[in-house]
Amino acid sequence: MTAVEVSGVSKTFNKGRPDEVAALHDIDLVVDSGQFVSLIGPSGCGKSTLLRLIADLVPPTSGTVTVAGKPARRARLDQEYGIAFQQAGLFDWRTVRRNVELPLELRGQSRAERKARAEEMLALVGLSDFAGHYPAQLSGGMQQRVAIARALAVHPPLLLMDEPFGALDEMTRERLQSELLRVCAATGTSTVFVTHSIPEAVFLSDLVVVMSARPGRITDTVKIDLGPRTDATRQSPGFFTAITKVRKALRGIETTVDEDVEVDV
Ligand SMILES: Nc1ncnc2c1ncn2[C@@H]1O[C@H](COP(=O)(O)OP(=O)(O)OP(=O)(O)O)[C@@H](O)[C@H]1O
Repeated sequence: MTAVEVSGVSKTFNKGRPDEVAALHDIDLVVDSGQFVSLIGPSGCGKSTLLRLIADLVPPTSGTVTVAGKPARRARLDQEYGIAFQQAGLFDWRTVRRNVELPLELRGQSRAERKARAEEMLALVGLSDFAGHYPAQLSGGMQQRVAIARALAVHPPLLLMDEPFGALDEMTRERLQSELLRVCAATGTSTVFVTHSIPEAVFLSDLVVVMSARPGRITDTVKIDLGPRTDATRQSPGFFTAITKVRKALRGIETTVDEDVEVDV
């Protein structure tokens, strides 16, 4: 089954106005069920816009987006996906557990169901002991784990993530990457993940989608075949070969644009 299908999608902001921006041009992307797909490319190439189109937070100018076989709008209304951004976006006045319960409240689930599900999700991200804490009492990495638990609380078939680990230190980031893969495998969730980091994209993904500068186009897709990820994966020759492959794909873009390619390596 296909988790996401983007067909012939272009996006122009402020069309016909002096501040018109052609953000995306003729994007085709298929994410299979259970697949982990990263979007990587220079700053401003439209990665976040593509994610927001899939989430139906902005409409395409042309083309179609389907999620779980449904038009993006229907999928949004049916809560077919969870979403997590760079800022964890937790509500300060709600405890950790009640933050995770929020999407369940919106679904009208009973108090007991919500509590049980929230506790299950917090156990999955290793935060059972912090259910009664408030976000301000947690580290940045812990807050991001709460955001992931919240995004997965309705057991969505799809997780959309926009640089969720961008603000974290390297060690925390690597730990959360492993945790995310474990959680996605345990729940069978498909993921579309925006990042600026080539090693992060390679470690996490089955497929790395390389985009060009504005208007964003998909210029390459790099299949990553590293098997189940462990800490040893990060030291393996295959990991470095894949990193080089993605870097070369991005370099292909560098020669055709005059903007800086802001990609961490
Ligand atoms: N709501 C909006 N209105 C007008 N222009 C927008 C809007 N959202 C994005 N853009 C423009 O679309 C282009 C793509 O932006 P987007 O945020 O998708 O890029 P990105 O690849 O995610 O960038 P970064 O890597 O820097 O986060 C940019 O030129 C941006 O200015």
